[in-house]
Amino acid sequence: MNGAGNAFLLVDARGNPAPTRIAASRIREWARRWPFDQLLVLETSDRADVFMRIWNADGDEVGACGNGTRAAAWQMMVETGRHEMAIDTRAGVLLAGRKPGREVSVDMGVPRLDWRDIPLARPMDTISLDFRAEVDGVRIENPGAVNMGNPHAVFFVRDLEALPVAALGREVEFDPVFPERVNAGFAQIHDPEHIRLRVWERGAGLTPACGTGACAALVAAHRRGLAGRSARISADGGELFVEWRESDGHVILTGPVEDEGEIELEPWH
Ligand SMILES: N[C@@H](CCC[C@H](N)C(=O)O)C(=O)O
Repeated sequence: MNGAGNAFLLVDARGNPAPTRIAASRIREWARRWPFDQLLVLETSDRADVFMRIWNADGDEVGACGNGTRAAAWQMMVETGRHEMAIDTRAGVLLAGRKPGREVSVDMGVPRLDWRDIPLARPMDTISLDFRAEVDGVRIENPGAVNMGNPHAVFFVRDLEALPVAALGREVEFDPVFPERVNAGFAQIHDPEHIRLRVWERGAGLTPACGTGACAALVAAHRRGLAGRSARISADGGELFVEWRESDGHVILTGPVEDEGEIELEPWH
């Protein structure tokens, strides 16, 4: 499946009695065979409709995936005919709703903004980090930092299309200032309600879209006074819409989902 081009291999393991364990080497091998950004495994949950475990293409398990949550919710909606779904993840139970067309919204909860929550290696103002990176003479600096169940650094740039995003993203992901590594977003503000965004995902590289990255971009832009509380986010793979709700501080992510087909996997245990 994909969510605005963000590619997923979705495995239904609800029949299995034990939590899923898959060797990182096997995940990397699957990702080479069927290129995906994240592997999503559905398991039974005793407090939601389903539990979703998430691994990046490099084999590391992670806490959150906005587009993946929307994709899993869509799959469950098609299966059950329901229009609302509760998806349990390591980042908590997330509520998803079906929208007109093939769009799904998910409530990604309240962003965490303290430097310890990102996490960062040292105390810093997360509205504008005292951090810079440089590749081939191109310098980026002072990203906003947001944790959406996973860590994000969002750089605001003047000319996104001219930026060597992959090279810079790789550099930022592994900088020791981010002890758990980081997803690096590069945002150009078109106007306070429209942001162009490219994301280098931790453990997956440059992706056509990143859901939590879109949420982080809106939150970081709003905190910087660059955007309102909601915006259209134009990613390489499609359009996402994000609202940072004033009433309860929750971030709502909406966008398209597509099925791409089914494959047969060999048993992994
Ligand atoms: N594709 C995702 C984010 C997946 C996890 C991320 N790469 C991480 O390591 O935190 C999304 O749509 O949010």
